[in-house]
Amino acid sequence: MNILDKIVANKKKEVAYSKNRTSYTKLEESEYFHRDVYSFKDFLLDENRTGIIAEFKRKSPSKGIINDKVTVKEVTTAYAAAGASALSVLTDKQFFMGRKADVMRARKLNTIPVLRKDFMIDEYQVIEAKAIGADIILLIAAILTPAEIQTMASLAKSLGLNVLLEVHNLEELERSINPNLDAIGVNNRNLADFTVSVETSFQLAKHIPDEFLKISESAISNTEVIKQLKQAGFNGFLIGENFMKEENPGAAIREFVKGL
Ligand SMILES: O=C(O)c1ccccc1NCC(=O)[C@H](O)[C@H](O)COP(=O)(O)O
Repeated sequence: MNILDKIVANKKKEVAYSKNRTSYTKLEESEYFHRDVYSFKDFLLDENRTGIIAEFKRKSPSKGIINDKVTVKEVTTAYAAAGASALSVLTDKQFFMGRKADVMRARKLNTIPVLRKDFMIDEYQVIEAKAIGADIILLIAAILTPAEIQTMASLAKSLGLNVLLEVHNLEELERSINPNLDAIGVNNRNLADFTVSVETSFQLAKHIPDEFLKISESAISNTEVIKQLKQAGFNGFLIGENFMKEENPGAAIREFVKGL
């Protein structure tokens, strides 16, 4: 079983547990459920911001513990103050040490879009994302059928949420693309063997239709590559480990953006 299979197997159990614990009605009663959602596009294309989607990531399957000493408050508010266009907050507990409460905290403290970064396999999680204060959901082509992507994206749009589709290759892109998506993210990390190559983004850029925001995800560690990705047409840059591996991720992003 590869890591994605393990994550999905665990996620099925986690979602079943959540459904038993918190009903759809309860989710819809959340203080965040009936709110205006921030537009991913507006923030990503705002020239006063950096295009960086800055991630709060304590742990990962590829690196183990990255940083479990910092708080959502200190990191996400520093990311936003440094010009991040959006925040990405992991909610997977088992493999990333994330919590749904992290998204709620990030939402409460910040006024830029928040991506709920998780492995979405069930419509329940889409409704839950809205209820915990997320503005953007992630749909990963490698773990979903085109029909599942269509259904979850259309549910998300009906709730006013922004949808980011993640692909790793042309085949995933071509089979998964649909009009309910806002953004296409190219993940530079091969989730089966953890190898990383930003070349994946450069190769796929020209295949992503212009009506979608283009995001490059993972393994971005310097501003030169961001300049090249911008030239290739990318609007957004999802960065986690490069900031989180530092004792002070807020200082790391402040230093990083000076090079843009
Ligand atoms: O990061 C991992 O090891 C990982 C393993 C298996 C599935 C997903 C994984 N990461 C999720 C992500 O997409 C990244 O957290 C995100 O793109 C940021 O990447 P990075 O800047 O390299 O931390």
